Amino acid sequence: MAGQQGTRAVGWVVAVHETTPRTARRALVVARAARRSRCGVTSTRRSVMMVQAVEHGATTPVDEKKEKELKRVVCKFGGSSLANAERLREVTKLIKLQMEKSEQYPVVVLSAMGPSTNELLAAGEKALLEGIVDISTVRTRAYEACDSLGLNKEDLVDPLLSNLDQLLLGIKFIKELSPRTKDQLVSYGERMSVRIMAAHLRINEALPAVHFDAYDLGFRTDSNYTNAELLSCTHGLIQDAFQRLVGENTLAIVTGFIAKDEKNCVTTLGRGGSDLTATTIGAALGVTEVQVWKDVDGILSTDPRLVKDVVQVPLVTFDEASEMAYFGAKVLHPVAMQPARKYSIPVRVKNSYNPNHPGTRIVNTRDVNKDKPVTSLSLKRGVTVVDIVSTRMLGAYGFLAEVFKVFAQLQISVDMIASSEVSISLTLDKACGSDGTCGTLEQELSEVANVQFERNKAIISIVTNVPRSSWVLANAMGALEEGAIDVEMISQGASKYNISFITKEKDCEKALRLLHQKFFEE
Ligand SMILES: Nc1ncnc2c1ncn2[C@@H]1O[C@H](COP(=O)(O)OP(=O)(O)O)[C@@H](O)[C@H]1O
Ligand SMILES: N[C@@H](CC(=O)OP(=O)(O)O)C(=O)O
Repeated sequence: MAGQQGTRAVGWVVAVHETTPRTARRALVVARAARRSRCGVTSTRRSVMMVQAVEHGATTPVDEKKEKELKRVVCKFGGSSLANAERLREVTKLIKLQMEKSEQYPVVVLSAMGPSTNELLAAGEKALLEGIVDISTVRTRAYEACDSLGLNKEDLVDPLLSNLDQLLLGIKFIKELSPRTKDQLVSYGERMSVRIMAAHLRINEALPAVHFDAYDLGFRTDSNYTNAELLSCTHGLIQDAFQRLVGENTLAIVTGFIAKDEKNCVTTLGRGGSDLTATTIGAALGVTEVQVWKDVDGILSTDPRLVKDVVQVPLVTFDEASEMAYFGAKVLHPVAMQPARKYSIPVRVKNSYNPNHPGTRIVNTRDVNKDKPVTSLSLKRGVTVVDIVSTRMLGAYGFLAEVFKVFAQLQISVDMIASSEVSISLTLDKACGSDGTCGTLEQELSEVANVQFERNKAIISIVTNVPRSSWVLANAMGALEEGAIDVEMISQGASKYNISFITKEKDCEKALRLLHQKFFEE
């Protein structure tokens, strides 16, 4: 009965000790599920209760066990795959199919249901700005799912919803919605979806499913709320937690996106961060594959909401996928590929609405000469270009160093850079001004340079086979020239996978369509 207070699971034995009657009841449910999955309940008592679920007969032979471990996969389902009860049933089928294939339980990572994260953030703003506490959309979605699946919503989601109400009341009266509060607020989305899904799998499917909040499985981050970074200790903590709390006989349903910092406050890994939760678990457990289930047939040549005739990309490398995500493709979290690349864990992006499609495989290397020179196009809006020209004489010593010292001190990250000896143009991905950051930046940079900010720009990135860059550049420039699009900056970057352009934001969609036509439709 892992994941609940006062419980622990070790290998084949599930033990619940010094527990409340309520936890004991929950333990019994798991123990019964364990019995159905070839385990036996050996003893129960009422208030201080011990449940042991011990496998009948001999232990699993080592080789067979190793083989099983090798087949374990992580399945991550995003919000679009979890919109309602009907989708949860579909996801159930996919989990069961995976269990049949690999003959063991996958680790399931879930995002919040549908647009719950956006709704929670909107509820926070409403409490702050209008003094209205309203979580009706989130509550309705959770209730409808519970009702449709025949689950007890009073036990399952009401405690969380009532905490959520309290939190929004706090925001209303204190008139504060800090990044830390936002993280606490959005965490309810993932925390509810895992509880509903695990209960459904337990009660309706007789599977030994247990929900876990990722911070109880070792997810630790820094305190950079809303975009926190995982601490290096997380890897070992996850291994230890899975061994202690999950083992082989539990179907773990884990929250994506959320973690805790060293102050024990909830943090989040940035929007779309459940992908990173999945690859981090995959890397820590050394699984055979991390499956990321979405509502599209894998990675596409560009954002299908912007271009009609997109094509599916069957195979990309971790580097290519990272570049795409970093430069705006919403399909994957920008950091999600790092753990998978480091530990060579293949990732597959699949469509929960079309599960027979093979999806996109993401691997360490591929033969770039075999495929088209351009893999995909991505678009990042709201970009500010900073032109910095040295006020010192030509060749002035340390100009670049002084400029980047300012960025480092203000903790502002930079995407694209083009430089000469006395001038630098670079891009910031936040339209600055609202938080005063540009004011400070301008002030600091003015000490060494003349500075100009140009807002409302966009970056279009071509993820490409850079040895073919001359061909790609010539064709890209030709297409943009024909469409009368001004290119304001170009960078082929240190990365071997990316050529990026700056255009005016108002031109960017047209530019994207022209490039897509050139590289994918002709
Ligand atoms: N290059 C791309 N390839 C595939 N999908 C993309 C791409 N660019 C943007 N998208 C969008 O990303 C969506 C999937 O990502 P996301 O909404 O985060 O899924 P989920 O919530 O299921 O994790 C797709 O529905 C698609 O509209
Ligand atoms: N629910 C979070 C985390 C996440 O990863 O979501 P999704 O998998 O639906 O992109 C978000 O909306 O950002």
